[in-house]
Amino acid sequence: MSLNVGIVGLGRIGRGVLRGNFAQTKGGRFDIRVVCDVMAIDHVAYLLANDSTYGRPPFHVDCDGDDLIIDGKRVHYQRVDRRRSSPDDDSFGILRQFNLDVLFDATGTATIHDFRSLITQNVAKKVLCTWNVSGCDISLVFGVNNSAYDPIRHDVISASTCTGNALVPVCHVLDKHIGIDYARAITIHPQLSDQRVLDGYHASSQLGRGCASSIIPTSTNVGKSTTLVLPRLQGKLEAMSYRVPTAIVSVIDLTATLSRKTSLEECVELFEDYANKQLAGIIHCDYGAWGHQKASIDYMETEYSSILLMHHLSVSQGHQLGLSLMHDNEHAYCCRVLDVLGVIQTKR
Ligand SMILES: NC(=O)c1ccc[n+]([C@@H]2O[C@H](COP(=O)([O-])OP(=O)(O)OC[C@H]3O[C@@H](n4cnc5c(N)ncnc54)[C@H](O)[C@@H]3O)[C@@H](O)[C@H]2O)c1
Repeated sequence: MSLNVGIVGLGRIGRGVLRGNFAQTKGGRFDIRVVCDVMAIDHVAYLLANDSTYGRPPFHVDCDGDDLIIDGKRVHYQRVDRRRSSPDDDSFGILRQFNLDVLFDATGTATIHDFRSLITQNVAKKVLCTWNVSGCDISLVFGVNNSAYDPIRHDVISASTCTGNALVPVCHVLDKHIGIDYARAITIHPQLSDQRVLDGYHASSQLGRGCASSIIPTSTNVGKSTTLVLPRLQGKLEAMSYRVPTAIVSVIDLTATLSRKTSLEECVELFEDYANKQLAGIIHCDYGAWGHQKASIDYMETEYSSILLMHHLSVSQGHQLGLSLMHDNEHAYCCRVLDVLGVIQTKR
């Protein structure tokens, strides 16, 4: 039986998951019954039907009354604004009628208290969110620790972050087979909707700088995302980020001091082996095209969590590893969210 799903937050990721659900399987991979945001319904339909990054979706979009019509299927639209109500009131109670197995939250603005209330008020059996909300029951990086999901113990689940999904598989392979003593990750991340278009006030001064004008140094949660899944790396991983004026596809540049001597040949073999077997579909070893390295835009709409740029893989003095990877921070992440929903469905 299909999983009953609701979505709160129809921004880049909420719409991406909605689009992926109907693009992957005719009629929808999961039974998305209700979707919510602060916008009016026609505005949601407009944004779903016209996407500046990925173009038009491979299905027809319309709206009628309180329903979105996606590829002929009616999905109820509920206008909500959690910020205007306390977590203990019953503003999401209207969603009970949809008998939701999972409420997927892609707002980035809710707290663990909001999520626990949704479960105790029987709005949904589980909540899945798109960031490492403090106090969540488990953070899942599909491919690495999805088998740890336990439906008895885990009600509030994080699908980690886009950079977490990209870095964790690589660190998992390296730490398991060679060992990581210390690593520094630099993410080069496209613009996000939390930035200002022109200079202005923002709680984070850097993110208040015009996003199209500069390379902006900022912080990243990728270290937390990684150690939540790989606690052995606690205290061994530093991370920082640059936001760059592109729309999509992120880079992670990793420098690591390994625990034992290795060689470039051993690392290539290790990553190739995982890319072909245990982490097939998650890690991809990329050698460019006809010997030419690709540009970030060439990886748009790829589903792999981590695309390793094999021309940039290096090992020096036996212990020092250099590695670069790219990933579509929206599309690949939305594919992983759908995969995590698949895990929840299987273990119901
Ligand atoms: N964009 C990415 O590359 C990316 C990748 C992985 C994870 N994430 C995470 O996903 C979340 C959303 O990111 P995004 O890029 O989609 O942001 P976004 O700003 O495009 O979308 C957020 C949506 O949530 C809605 N929203 C916000 N607060 C709300 C509330 N209180 N009630 C109802 N609706 C509300 C907004 O109207 C908006 O449509 C963040 O936690 C982000 O860290 C983003």
